[in-house]
Amino acid sequence: MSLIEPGSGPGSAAAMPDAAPVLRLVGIRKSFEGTEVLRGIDLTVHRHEIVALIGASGSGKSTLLRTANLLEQIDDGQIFLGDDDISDPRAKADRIRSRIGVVFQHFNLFPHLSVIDNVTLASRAVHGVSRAEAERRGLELLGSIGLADKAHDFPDRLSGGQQQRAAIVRAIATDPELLLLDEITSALDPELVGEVLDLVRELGRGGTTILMATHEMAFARDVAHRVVFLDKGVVAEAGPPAQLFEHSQNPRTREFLARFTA
Ligand SMILES: Nc1ncnc2c1ncn2[C@@H]1O[C@H](COP(=O)(O)OP(=O)(O)OP(=O)(O)O)[C@@H](O)[C@H]1O
Repeated sequence: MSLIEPGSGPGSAAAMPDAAPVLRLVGIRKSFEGTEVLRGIDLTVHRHEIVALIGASGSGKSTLLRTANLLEQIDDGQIFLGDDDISDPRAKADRIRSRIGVVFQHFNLFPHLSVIDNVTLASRAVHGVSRAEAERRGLELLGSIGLADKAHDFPDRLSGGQQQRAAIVRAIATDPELLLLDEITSALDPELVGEVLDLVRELGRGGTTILMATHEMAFARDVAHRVVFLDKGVVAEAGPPAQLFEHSQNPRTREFLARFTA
């Protein structure tokens, strides 16, 4: 089975010009202790698009993802999820977060819950799906990534790669409009990175809309429809992977990529 309904699949942003914006960040500014780490970010993620956020450590990638999920309050700007201005102070953060799936660097499975309880928790607790229906869907999803036999284990019985894949399945179990992935392979042993990235690739093929911060340049190049290079809190360049990786006219991009791939 496919993990999610088939969508338009891979293709450049230019190949899907009519795709509706799912996430729109407009003029986002954010400071910590007087230091501005996001300095007027404009970024749109369209339906079925995979956007890779790249940039040096400290450039603001995680902070940007956290603002999109309302885990950080912005100082200025607007954030739209679909047509809704979710940066409006009257927006209900819990309700908005239930529309966005998130996976972080470190495995976020609750250690005291079985894998299937982790995967079904949000469906049951937030979306009011019955336990039977949530488990049916959860087992189907776990089966699709070869983890059905681990459903009733606790997370510490799984490898790091299996835990991270289960965390991804948990994030999509409620069919979110957007999936945010924050350096999801950074804490993994190198031999486990591939299986997690393969799952992201498959989700993208199925049409999941994804904004991911990553240091995996080869993956960004191969899988993202669009790559956004963040430099000291500013979008220095954004475009199809070939533009950034092969034809960038921006010296900052070229310098970053040369350092990264050296
Ligand atoms: N809660 C916080 N309080 C103070 N400073 C913070 C906080 N969160 C982030 N920062 C600072 O904001 C800047 C951007 O951090 P951020 O984690 O967004 O960068 P990043 O690009 O994701 O880095 P990395 O690739 O290392 O994960 C850094 O200088 C960081 O120290």
